[in-house]
Amino acid sequence: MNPLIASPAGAHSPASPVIVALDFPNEAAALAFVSRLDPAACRVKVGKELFTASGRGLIEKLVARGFEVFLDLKFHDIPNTVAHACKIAAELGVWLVDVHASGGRRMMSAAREALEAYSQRPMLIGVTVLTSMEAADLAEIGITVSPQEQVLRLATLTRDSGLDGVVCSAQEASLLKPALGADFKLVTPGIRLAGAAGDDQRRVMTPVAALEGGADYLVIGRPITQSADPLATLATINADIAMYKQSI
Ligand SMILES: O=C(O)c1cc(=O)[nH]c(=O)n1[C@@H]1O[C@H](COP(=O)(O)O)[C@@H](O)[C@H]1O
Repeated sequence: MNPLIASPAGAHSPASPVIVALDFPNEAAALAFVSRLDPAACRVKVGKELFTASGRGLIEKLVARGFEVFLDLKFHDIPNTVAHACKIAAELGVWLVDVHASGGRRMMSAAREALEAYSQRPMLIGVTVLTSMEAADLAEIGITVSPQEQVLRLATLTRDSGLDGVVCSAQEASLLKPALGADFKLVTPGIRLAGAAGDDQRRVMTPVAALEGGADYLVIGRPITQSADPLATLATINADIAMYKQSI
């Protein structure tokens, strides 16, 4: 592929902000699930479990099927290594790629600069504080400020390093949106339907509450993939979102 045209050719750009997390143990399970999904109804995310099992071949298949793909490998390494990894993500034609904001300004800037050469580069975002963490978890690793304060600090650094947005919990969206600007994208996992179990997530919110707070994209895994009827659950979430958007 021409590295200057890292284009997700033919990708649909769904109106829905939902990104379905394909946390499956192998490519066959992921493709069986995805074959029922309409690329116009959602985006998809490939994370560490599925990527470790399937490698880049699956990403190429998803892009070829018209999906906008979030490659969620949360790069966190020295600037040179992360920059080169981001280039390869761009050449795969993914829509979104992430790095850990705690890798620091020089790492994030190197990643951003590495994508400059691509006419249709992926969006590049920084992971702030994982949605599975709460204040006590941060304290154990020496961070004594609140999750909100740490997220704001890392998100500000991410914006100042030239990235397009952050991964944060929807609980921080209403803090970040006015502070960092409307164009700075907020990608929010830890989404749970009303009354549902949080699993290993700690900072959770419902889909509509997340959008009300200012989230741009909602990463949703188990509430859809482990539902008795995943397509119906996705359709219900999309309908609730459409109703909310009409009301504003
Ligand atoms: O980067 C992510 O996507 C991510 C960041 C974060 O802080 N929390 C988080 O849950 N995620 C991912 O979002 C997805 C959430 O999945 P569910 O908890 O099943 O909805 C998983 O694939 C996580 O790897």
